[in-house]
Amino acid sequence: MRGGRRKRNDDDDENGFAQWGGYMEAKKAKLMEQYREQTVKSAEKVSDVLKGIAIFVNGYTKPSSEELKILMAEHGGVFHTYQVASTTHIIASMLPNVKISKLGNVPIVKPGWIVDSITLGRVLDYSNYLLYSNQSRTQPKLKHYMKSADVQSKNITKSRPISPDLFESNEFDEEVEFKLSESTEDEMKISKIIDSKRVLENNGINALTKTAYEGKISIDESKSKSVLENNSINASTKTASDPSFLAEFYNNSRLHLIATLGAEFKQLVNDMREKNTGKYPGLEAITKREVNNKSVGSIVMHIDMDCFFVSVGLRSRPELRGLPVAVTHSKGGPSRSNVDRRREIEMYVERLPEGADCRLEAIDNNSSLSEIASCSYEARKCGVKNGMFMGAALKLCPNLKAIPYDFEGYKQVSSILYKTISEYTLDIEAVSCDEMYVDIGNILQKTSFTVQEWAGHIRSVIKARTGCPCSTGFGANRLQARLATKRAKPDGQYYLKPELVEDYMSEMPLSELPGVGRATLIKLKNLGFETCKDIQESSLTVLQKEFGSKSGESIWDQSHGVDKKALCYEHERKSVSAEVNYGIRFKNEEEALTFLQRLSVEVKNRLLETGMKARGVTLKLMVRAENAPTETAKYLGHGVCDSLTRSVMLPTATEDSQVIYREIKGIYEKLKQPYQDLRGVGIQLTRLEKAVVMNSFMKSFLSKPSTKVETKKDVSFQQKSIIKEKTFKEDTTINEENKENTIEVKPPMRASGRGRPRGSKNGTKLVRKSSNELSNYFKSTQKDRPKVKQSKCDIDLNVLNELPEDIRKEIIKEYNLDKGEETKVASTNIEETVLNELPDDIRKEVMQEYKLETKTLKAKPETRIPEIKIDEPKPEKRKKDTGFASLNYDNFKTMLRNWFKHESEPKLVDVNMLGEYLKELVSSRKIEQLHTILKFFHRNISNLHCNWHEAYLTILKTVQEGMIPIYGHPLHIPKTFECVKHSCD
Ligand SMILES: Nc1ccn([C@H]2C[C@H](O)[C@@H](COP(=O)(O)OP(=O)(O)OP(=O)(O)O)O2)c(=O)n1
Repeated sequence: MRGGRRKRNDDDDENGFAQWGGYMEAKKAKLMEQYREQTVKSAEKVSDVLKGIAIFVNGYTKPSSEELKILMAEHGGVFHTYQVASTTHIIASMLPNVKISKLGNVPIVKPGWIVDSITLGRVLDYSNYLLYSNQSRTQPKLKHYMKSADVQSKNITKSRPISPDLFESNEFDEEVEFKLSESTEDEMKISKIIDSKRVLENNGINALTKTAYEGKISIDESKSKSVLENNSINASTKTASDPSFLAEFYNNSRLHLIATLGAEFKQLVNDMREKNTGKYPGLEAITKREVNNKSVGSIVMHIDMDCFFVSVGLRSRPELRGLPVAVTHSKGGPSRSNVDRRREIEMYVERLPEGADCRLEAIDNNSSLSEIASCSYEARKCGVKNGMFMGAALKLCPNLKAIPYDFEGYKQVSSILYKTISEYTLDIEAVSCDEMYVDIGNILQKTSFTVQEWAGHIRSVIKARTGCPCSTGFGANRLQARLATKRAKPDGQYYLKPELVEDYMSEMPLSELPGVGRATLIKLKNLGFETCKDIQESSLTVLQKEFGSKSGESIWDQSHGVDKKALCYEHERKSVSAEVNYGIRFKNEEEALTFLQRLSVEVKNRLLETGMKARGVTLKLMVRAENAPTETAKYLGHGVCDSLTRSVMLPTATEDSQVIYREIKGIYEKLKQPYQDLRGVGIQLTRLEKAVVMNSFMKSFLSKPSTKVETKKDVSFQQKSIIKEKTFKEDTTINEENKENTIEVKPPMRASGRGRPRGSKNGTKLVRKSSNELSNYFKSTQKDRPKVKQSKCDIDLNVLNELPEDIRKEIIKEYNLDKGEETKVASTNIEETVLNELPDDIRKEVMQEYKLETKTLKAKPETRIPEIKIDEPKPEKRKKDTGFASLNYDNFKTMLRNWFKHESEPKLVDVNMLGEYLKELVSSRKIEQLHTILKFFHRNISNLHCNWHEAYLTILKTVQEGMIPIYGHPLHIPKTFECVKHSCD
């Protein structure tokens, strides 16, 4: 059966199956028929042969996708309508190479594998059914993949065993990874384990209890495909000088993921609170009709998922429940021969503060330095802890099972967790992707639930929806609630009642107090304080004497269970950063500077997402410590380093990557560190200020009257796209420029932000615009229409008045305006009705600014809104009107060309806007248009800066996200660029 094609059997002629294509074929056909019958009619389970297998069918197959779906259902497998993270195999009969490269790291297998496995009653080795003979078990191989590495992040505050900086990275044992990536022999060994395990499993024998010893660990073989994939990911030798390094680093970094998720959920809570309608469906469902009106006061719930990464991983591995399990990258193995691990460890220990725990004790030359992100409570019973190295953990718990990361799963479960809680209340302080504080006072009052009843309810809802357990702690404040969760874990609940607080706290080790950091803890220890009881029995004065007034009081309060800080629902972003402490190896100064430039773009993009600008710019460098080995114990890790941090404060806040880079370069040059010794680089932006206007080119363009479509004359977009596609090729830039230049462009008078007068058509007159946007507009306007002489009256003087001094002067000179004209207009050109509609505070501000007198204002007219009752059918979720739909084809091209021409780099807001619009084209199945636009885009940016290429790829990604669910395959479109300096792809 090699290759999935069976030779015709001579017996077939005799047995009458020849006309069916042979015995096996006949059997398959019969099976198909049988399963169709069974499933469609009775939907009965036939066997569990396909348990653990989840397929996505790509394109035309035989048996068809529908038939495979039935087979999967009947035989314990899972059928995915489109490819998801948990898809284990892609089933296809033919796929062009371009498609394969887009399918990720999932094996592409012929449908015969499913049918034959069912026929023989066991899962066959899929490598014999791979669609392409050069596929290995880990196919399709991604060109480059790297290991996930840790990124320091402020968001990660959970206490872990003290982790030496040099081993902070979630690194791997290079030799093992290299063997795996280079040697198919090793792959085959593992594939054999998988198969033998599957056979055992199918025979009802659990093969998962293999022990780990001598640096080797048992892997979860049922998912060892993923382990292999992780290894091939890790096998990358890519360093920071590679142009695609950053993107891959962040795509694979677990700490980056949790930091990003944490920030996203904090923002989500902000957004939900802003849009709050006062409706809480979950709460309504459990609200008692006769509400007890007695206020319950504020009770804080702390909710935290149990061993989060493990629990998510166990959803698809129920057979591992109850066993010691750890989420980690590595499989363990000996260290590389050319490294001096011992020296590194010694140096690290020398640098530890006195009294600090060291997690390197159990590490020797042969044990894994891969960090455990999360371990199950069964593993914890053996002494294994989160953050431990795998090598050390295996010594404590030889049965420890390693399972791979599942980033998509974490995102999914976190979202459900937050969504669930928000169905009851929005009094939420988001902490991280798996943890939050909630004030449940209102819930208890409305439902008359006791704390325990509520805890039972919410925990069971979360478990049912996520498949993962969580624990909840309750108390009068955040500290008590958090410490109560400690007792509740795992999978439990605990209410720390006020009368129990002092006793409960007395047993608490000081290390459990969230406000007590590493240095304070060591100092407390040296003073003889171990538990909160020791503090309770001491005095506030002693503490204040040792730690200062504020910190002393804080330790004192915490030891008594006091936390004066109220829950914080509105999250305010204080800083944005991008840091890399893996793969930093530069061959020359230029490479180092190029990397700093890329990191500046990265951090700027993150800043844009927050809608903020920054004044503080900080460069952080990790530099190899004197005498530290050049070759680090962990491949491309940072090793023992000294950290250097320098900041500058800008006179005005910025969101410009070039400004950021200029400052960073300045600091870097001042620090004078040899590029060869750099091991980590980070940029942090602080002193954030709200960016007043989302400076969108697209929005400005769309608001211009001249971009409106003249529908009558217009050939439809679709027709045009076909005709024009040919013309594009012949178009010269000059022709297009000329055409553009004749377009009438009016000031982009869009209202934005809080100043927008409600219900006003012409409210823009009162709105402050960013000088940047306006100056861009004016500059582009002048350039765009040399043929149309601008007259004085064409200029909106209110806009003019808001421009920065220098630009205003330039325009006044250029258009011969009278001096003082602008200020004159400012106070007369405001529509009173518009002004009257403004909220009081803004109206006052505007009046002050334009020096208006109160008497010029009319009282707000009393408007009676007539009651109209229309029984409208509820519209389906309305699509956001981006305004693009109103553009004809030529205008669309003009808009894009102007964008490429007038923006030095694409703004995220525009990239997202365009991406979403093109995704909508997919939903409306306007593939022709979509294709034409993307090709036009691609062609026109080929000579532009790499940022544009990245923008294109981002847009393309959004489009493909829309393609897969609808068409089952991605759109075939060019996606490479050739540039001298950069290679984005
Ligand atoms: N330095 C860190 C901190 C956290 N995490 C990930 C793994 C954890 O599963 C998840 C949540 O962190 P917790 O500290 O809450 O740890 P667990 O949920 O694993 O355990 P517990 O049940 O003790 O909360 O975040 C990580 O990878 N690295």
